[in-house]
Amino acid sequence: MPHRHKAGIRACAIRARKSIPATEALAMSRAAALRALAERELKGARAVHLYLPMKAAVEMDTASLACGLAAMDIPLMVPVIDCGNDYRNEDEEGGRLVSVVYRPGMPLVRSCFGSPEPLERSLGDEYMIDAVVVPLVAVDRSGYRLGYGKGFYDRFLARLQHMGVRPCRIGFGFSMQLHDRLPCDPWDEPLDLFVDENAVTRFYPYQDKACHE
Ligand SMILES: Nc1nc2c(c(=O)[nH]1)N(C=O)[C@@H](CNc1ccc(C(=O)N[C@@H](CCC(=O)O)C(=O)O)cc1)CN2
Ligand SMILES: Nc1ncnc2c1ncn2[C@@H]1O[C@H](COP(=O)(O)OP(=O)(O)OP(=O)(O)O)[C@@H](O)[C@H]1O
Repeated sequence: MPHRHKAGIRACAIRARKSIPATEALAMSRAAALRALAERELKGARAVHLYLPMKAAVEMDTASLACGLAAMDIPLMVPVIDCGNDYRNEDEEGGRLVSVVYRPGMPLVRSCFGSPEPLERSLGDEYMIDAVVVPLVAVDRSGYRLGYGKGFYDRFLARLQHMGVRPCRIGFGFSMQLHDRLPCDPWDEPLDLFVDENAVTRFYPYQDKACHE
């Protein structure tokens, strides 16, 4: 069971994010993309896995970031959640997050969770992923994040690690999403960087993942 305070903090953070007007959110997304594109972990990546935003949820938009990376000829992949049996795994009952090839402008469809996904699903080579741009509801000063509570990214990052793939994990969001401390659980996978409209924050996670109460 996730930490008892996560659900309440998640609900507040989702509500707060939705109060950002769309035009401001777009300007902040562009500013954050410029910051991210200057980071060596992205500029030098063989391939980048990044999310496609749910605009209604006012997630930080990755469109400028994706265009900037594509202009540098960096291959892109985006998450697809398999809601059927295609990629099912006994350990991942709710479906598994996999990486499919993405080019800006590709036709998209809505997943069963409401996130956009490419209509054309061609699996990417996950061994090439040097950076993962992770969506988040909230993040803290040690790099621990709150997502939508389904564990897709925690399991995805752990699965990559198990394959021997350890990309730079980059949270992408609004500065208002950065909290001093969030509750965390033993399965939470910490981020290395958080990029927002104002700054790039580098994290040095706790050695002891016993986490905070
Ligand atoms: N843009 C984006 N893509 C993503 C994720 C994400 O968080 N953001 N995911 C991360 O795992 C995966 C999809 N999983 C998801 C799991 C739950 C919900 C969810 O609970 N959505 C809310 C609606 C959003 C809102 O209004 O805030 C809902 O259905 O109530 C969304 C996506 C992969 N792709
Ligand atoms: N490596 C893992 N193996 C099995 N289950 C996992 C793993 N990582 C996370 N989970 C499960 O996923 C759920 C994650 O809940 P939590 O509240 O921590 O989500 P979150 O960090 O907001 O999710 P997400 O990673 O989707 O953004 C928990 O029920 C947890 O048991």
